[in-house]
Amino acid sequence: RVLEERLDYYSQFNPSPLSMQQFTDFGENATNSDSFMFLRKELPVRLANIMKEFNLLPNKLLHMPSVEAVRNLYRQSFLDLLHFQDGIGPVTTTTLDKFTDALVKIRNRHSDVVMTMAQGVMELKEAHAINANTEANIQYFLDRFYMNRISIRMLINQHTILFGDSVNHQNHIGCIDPQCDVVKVIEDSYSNARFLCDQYYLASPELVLRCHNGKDKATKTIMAAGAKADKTAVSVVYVPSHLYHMLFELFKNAMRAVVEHHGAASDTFPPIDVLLVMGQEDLTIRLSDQGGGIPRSVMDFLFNYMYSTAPQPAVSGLDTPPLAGYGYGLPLSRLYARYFHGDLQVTSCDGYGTDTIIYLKALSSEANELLPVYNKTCQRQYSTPVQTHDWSSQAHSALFVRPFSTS
Ligand SMILES: N#Cc1c[nH]c2ncccc12
Repeated sequence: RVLEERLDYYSQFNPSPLSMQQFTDFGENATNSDSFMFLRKELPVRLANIMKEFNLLPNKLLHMPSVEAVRNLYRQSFLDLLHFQDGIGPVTTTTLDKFTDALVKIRNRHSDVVMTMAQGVMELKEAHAINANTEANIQYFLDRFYMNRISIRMLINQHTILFGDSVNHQNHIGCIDPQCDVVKVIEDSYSNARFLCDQYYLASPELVLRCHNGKDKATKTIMAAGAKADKTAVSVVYVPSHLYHMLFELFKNAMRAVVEHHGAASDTFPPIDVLLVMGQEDLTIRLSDQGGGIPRSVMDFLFNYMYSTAPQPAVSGLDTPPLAGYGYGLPLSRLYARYFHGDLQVTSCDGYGTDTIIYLKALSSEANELLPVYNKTCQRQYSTPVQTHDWSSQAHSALFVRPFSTS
């Protein structure tokens, strides 16, 4: 069939990662036609790479209704883009307008894919017992699938904002702010998470925001409880909506932990302490809470799609704590951080509190897209069984009963 033959053709190409520099240069100098000529090849390449990887998934996941539904969305969008491939004749303004409309249609078609894939994982958990290999393959695939999706939506957003009817923020380049005010995004995400926390718990912890500039080696308290100190401008070339998504998730989790650990009736809570450091290589944002911490035995589950897919109540109302997303908040936030070669890490002291750290590239020249590639290495990943243990110990489990002690 045409689709399979075109999939084989486009999946032979590796996706072309763009640097932040290329995004901004392109945004300032490229024409609608330049963007069209790049995207009409790059978008089918990125779609085909992940569509071929779907075929490597365990059959039992592949044939879950929600996963089938997502695969059909991808097939439809891939076919939509084939109408614009090379050889369709002269590129007129009508062609360009139709292409932009097609991108908007594709973006809307895929708006619920994160939730639908989560439902597919839930369907699988309810239908089958999952072994370690399947779990590892699902974790590997979903990280790559969601990263691929983040990258495609980034390309579509750039094109529709620059050349379509989408609103363009003043001096933004597409969805990139060349002078993203990190303090402002921290304050906005904190206040919105706090609003939800107050709504549900009628209480919320304060924010203490300190800023350390690696150059002048000075640490300034930007905002203690209520007081507004001077704002130390820490800016970076970044996508504000990505940074906001990460911080909003981390603030929600930290607030929930603090309020539940100290009891919503408590009249004071230890503040969430945020340290912002502009280093030579990394721009670091560390959130420190005294929310009771996370035991090591639970840490690995924080980023695990299988274990963070809990059956969600059909309608989110008062009974559903608003701070709990559909469970994919942390793994997706880490993908946003990694997308431009940053990272998101969680360390904790069980019984005391948790530090969550966002690392961004301080230099835009180092902030390049990180993209999954469909190749032999990735294919081997699906066929290689998970590492068998080469250390031995007694089984640890909550049911583990301490041997009868005479002491
Ligand atoms: N993300 C995040 C968290 C930040 N603080 C936390 N405390 C308990 C459980 C998770 C978290």
